[in-house]
Amino acid sequence: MSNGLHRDVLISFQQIEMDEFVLHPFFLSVIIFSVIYILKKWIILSKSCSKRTLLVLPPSPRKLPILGNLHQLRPLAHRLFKSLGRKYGPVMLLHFGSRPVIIFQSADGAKEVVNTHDLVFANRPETRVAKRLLYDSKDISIAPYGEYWRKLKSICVLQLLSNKRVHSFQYIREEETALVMKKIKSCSGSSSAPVNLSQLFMTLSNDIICRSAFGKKYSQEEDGNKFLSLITELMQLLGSFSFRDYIPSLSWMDRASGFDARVGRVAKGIDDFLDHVIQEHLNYDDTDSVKLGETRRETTFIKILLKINSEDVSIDKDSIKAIILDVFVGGTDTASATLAWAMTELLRHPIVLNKLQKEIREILRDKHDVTDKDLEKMHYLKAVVKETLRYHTPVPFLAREAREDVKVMGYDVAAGTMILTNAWAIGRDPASWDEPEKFKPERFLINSSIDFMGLDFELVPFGAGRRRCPGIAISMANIELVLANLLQKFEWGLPQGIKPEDLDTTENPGGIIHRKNPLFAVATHCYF
Ligand code: HEM
Repeated sequence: MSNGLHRDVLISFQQIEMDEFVLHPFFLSVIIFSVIYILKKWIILSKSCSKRTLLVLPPSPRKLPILGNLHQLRPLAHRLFKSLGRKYGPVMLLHFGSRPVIIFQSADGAKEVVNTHDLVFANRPETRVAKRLLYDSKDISIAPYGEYWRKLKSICVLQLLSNKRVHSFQYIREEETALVMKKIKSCSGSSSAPVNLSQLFMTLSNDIICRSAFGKKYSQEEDGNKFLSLITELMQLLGSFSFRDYIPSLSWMDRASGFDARVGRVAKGIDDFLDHVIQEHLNYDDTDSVKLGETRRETTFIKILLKINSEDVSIDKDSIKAIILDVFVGGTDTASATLAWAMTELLRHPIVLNKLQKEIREILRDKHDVTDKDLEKMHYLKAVVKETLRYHTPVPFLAREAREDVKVMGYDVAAGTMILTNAWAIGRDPASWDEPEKFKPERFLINSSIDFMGLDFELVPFGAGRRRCPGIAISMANIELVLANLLQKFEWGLPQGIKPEDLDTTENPGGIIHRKNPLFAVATHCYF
């Protein structure tokens, strides 16, 4: 009873208080404003939701808050994406932290990105690390599409890497290749010690690029060796994950982990070396360089760029250094990786090796030196190089960024989205290739019209469109010359106990796909 009374009293007391509270003009206006605010928010949210549901996005694996799909990424992403493609199809949406990334993995997709919508996808995804290391994006490979990039690309295509220039550097290729053949000869002979071909290819590619860019080799000098190891570190850093780019709220981790300091140290080391090389060029005139016994300096990349700099203020000293870095990053690892993969597959396929050797020896007969004219006639050699680039695409991804909203293959792509075209997976797509998992150079003899120049989208190891690689001619000249010499001058075998089918082909993760372990082979007979 008393409980019931208490309850009645309590209710009537609350009723009185509520009436007063509601009727108070201040509280009344707070409630009205709150309701209006919540309604406004709800309308905006429902509008953006309905807009989002109207967008057609590519299939996507489930993502986590903050991380997106980062937790699903593994080393050798080209292989991971290919296998994810079996579930999600040839166009896939992932999120690297807060950054949307669309992956294209078919020849049709590649055509859309690098041909149909080439202008929309003419930017590269910018990362803070690349911006810092490449002189605030003053190089060719990451500079945003526009007037400055167009100027740089035309310098590269018309002055540094034109067919004429590639031809004029023939003496460098020949001299350096001859040195490598002598080194191998000294290892063959009676001992038949295995040769570390990976190491030889790396030194050779560096020396060729060093002589073309600077006029002399730096591989034997302390400064030069330091520079080359800084270039290796720069390449690692360009392919590294930084919080600042993908999870900006955790960017302090880049500082705390020492990552930022490492980037700063590499940038400074490279800058000091390039300053020194440019100063050397400015100090010496051509007569001095002849006196010094150095390579013909009149044709170095630095000299060409310094001349342009004296006529055009927009190409400043930083632009010169950034372009030189592009040449090193683009031109050394790619060539040495391709050579190592080509020799790996030749040693794994002795029938192909013998057939290639026969072609090379029939064309050269008793000649010791291989010329560009000889190489033109070596169709099977060209097929072997093409097959190597298809099967072991050294640069697995073509990285682009959407400059504006666009619809591609029925999907909406928002401005700023990162685009990765998986050139490696396209080269192994059964929709485009017969027995794609087999190394068969003959496929390019039967269908010899397929080429890597950027018009056949099932084979895009050098990319295509405006951002296509400008180094195709120089790369082919180097790779073909070295392979022709190796097979003309030596018989090749594997170190004792290794059968061709057991030869290791494990890949090393990175922006450029190398063999994980160095390739050792034995030059059993030498013919010079
Ligand atoms: C086997 C050798 C090579 C391969 C497989 C290769 C591959 C590539 C690929 C896939 C791209 C991106 C293309 C795109 O997005 O469409 C590229 C761009 C580039 N490459 Fe190469 N490359 C090679 C050799 C070279 C050489 C020797 C140089 C210079 C000496 C070079 C300099 C560049 C530059 C400057 C770019 C940026 C072009 C731009 O953004 O406009 N590359 N390369």
